[in-house]
Amino acid sequence: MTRSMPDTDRLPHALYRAEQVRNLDRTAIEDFDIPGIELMNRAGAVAFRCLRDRWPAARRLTILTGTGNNGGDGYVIARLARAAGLTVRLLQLGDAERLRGDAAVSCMAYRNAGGTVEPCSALPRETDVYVDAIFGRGLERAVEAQWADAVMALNGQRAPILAVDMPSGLHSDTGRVLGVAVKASATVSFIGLKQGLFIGAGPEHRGDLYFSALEIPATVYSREILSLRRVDWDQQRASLAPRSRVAHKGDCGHVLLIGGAPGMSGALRLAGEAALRTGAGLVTLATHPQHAAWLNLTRPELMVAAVECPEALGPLVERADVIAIGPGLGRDDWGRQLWAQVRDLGLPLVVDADALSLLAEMPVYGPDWILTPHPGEAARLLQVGVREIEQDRLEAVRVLQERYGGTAVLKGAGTLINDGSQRPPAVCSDGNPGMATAGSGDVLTGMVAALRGQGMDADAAATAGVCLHAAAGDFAARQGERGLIASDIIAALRPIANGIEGM
Ligand SMILES: NC(=O)C1=CN([C@@H]2O[C@H](COP(=O)(O)OP(=O)(O)OC[C@H]3O[C@@H](n4cnc5c(N)ncnc54)[C@H](OP(=O)(O)O)[C@@H]3O)[C@@H](O)[C@H]2O)[C@@H](O)CC1
Ligand SMILES: Nc1ncnc2c1ncn2[C@@H]1O[C@H](COP(=O)(O)OP(=O)(O)O)[C@@H](O)[C@H]1O
Ligand SMILES: [K+]
Repeated sequence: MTRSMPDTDRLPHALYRAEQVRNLDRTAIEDFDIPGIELMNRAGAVAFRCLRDRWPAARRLTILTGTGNNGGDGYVIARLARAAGLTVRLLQLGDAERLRGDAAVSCMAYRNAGGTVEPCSALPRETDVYVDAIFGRGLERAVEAQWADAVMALNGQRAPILAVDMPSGLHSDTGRVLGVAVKASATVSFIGLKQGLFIGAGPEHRGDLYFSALEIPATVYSREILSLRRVDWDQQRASLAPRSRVAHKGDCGHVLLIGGAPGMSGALRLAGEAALRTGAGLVTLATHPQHAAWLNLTRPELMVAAVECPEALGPLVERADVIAIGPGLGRDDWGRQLWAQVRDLGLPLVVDADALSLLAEMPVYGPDWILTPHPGEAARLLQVGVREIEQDRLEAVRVLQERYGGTAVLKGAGTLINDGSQRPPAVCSDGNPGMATAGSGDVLTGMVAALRGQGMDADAAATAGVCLHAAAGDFAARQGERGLIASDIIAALRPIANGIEGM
């Protein structure tokens, strides 16, 4: 979940690595004459206002500080909280003597105002909110010893945790947990959003996310190339052009979906309906003869063709603007032959599910296709374990694209899209674990194919499709994540795609 608060900025779409954020604040300090201590005071003030907005009844704070500038932010928060009449316990991890520069100045200001500093032995229970100011973007090595104990103790508390800049223990660049990491209720991040908040374990640890640029001038940002783009439906909805008043179904794309081996027709049926609900003019399902007639009855708007052998695809392919292959395809002879037939046609192609596994068996490079693997399929495509994929998803989607060409979409929490161009890859910040349900990926396949069929290029169709899918999933999850099924995502597509979800 991402939210904004009165005193924070809208979440930017630009994401950065820690080193790049360091460059941003160095530029602000050196070239724009904003003193570092001023930035730290602004950071502490924004964090404190966030805390007050979010937990207005909180009277007792426990603030854990480290020995770097993240700790310095903690001291600013502590001083402001005391001035506002709150009860503050400040627990210092590591030797306070090691505080340097702006952090030392902030510590001194807090002490001079009457604040006391305690070593962090045990966490006081009489606390309404814990503030995690242990490590920010400066964390590079594993969290151990008293620092690890403190993080685990924090995670064991009932009261909410506000993380300052980053949840301590989370790596800013990879979203990897370096030993242990704070599970925050909310994180308030400064200057530049760190990409690790959106990839790896970031979504699990950050809680609700707030952001402030600390009033740094916009020109500072123009000097730094972002490393990753955050995409969401709010931003992507403009990419769906309104229909021409004189449109006919032939203008809206004819999608051919291939799959549905015996026992697996549901996957194709879901993809087909999702394609219709994403605005495809015509959708044909090419499926196994065993259930073709039955499938036709379940959704009369879908055309269904019984395909016994690859040759039967010929006339269907001729009429199609885009093909998606894979949902329920299976990996026996029937599926294999259909895949071999379609692979090299040169038509816009979306490759999913079993077709990806068949591709992994005999890898080829395709210039214009869209591949939509989940981490298991990505592992097969790259001949590594799922763990390796999940450890560095950003690298995995880069290698997938490099090896297989086209546009690679790595699904999962924080779906990643890489089209191999100069533009940075994209990460979708919407979606929820309710979407981890059978058929949810089949829905995405139908959607992406429908958008491609309506004239979007591969990267645009993949990006808009992923974001619309996630937004529809979030809409469906308003009735609860548990028990959400793929058809619920389909049901949400029409109101979301047309911007009438409030009705
Ligand atoms: N102008 C600015 O710069 C602004 C910065 N701002 C804030 O500063 C934050 C960045 O500050 P930072 O660069 O000082 O790094 P930080 O996250 O505090 O961590 C470094 C400290 O942690 C320690 N440490 C590291 N790993 C450790 C481990 N495993 N176990 C134990 N200790 C470990 C490390 O110790 P050392 O490696 O020296 O032994 C060092 O003391 C940023 O996230 C934002 O909150 C804002 O105020 C806005 C203006
Ligand atoms: N925790 C999550 N957060 C956001 N999206 C998720 C999450 N879990 C799954 N999804 C999305 O749900 C879909 C699941 O796809 P997939 O695993 O292929 O399902 P299936 O094979 O059953 O159709 C993907 O689009 C994925 O990004
Ligand atoms: K922190």
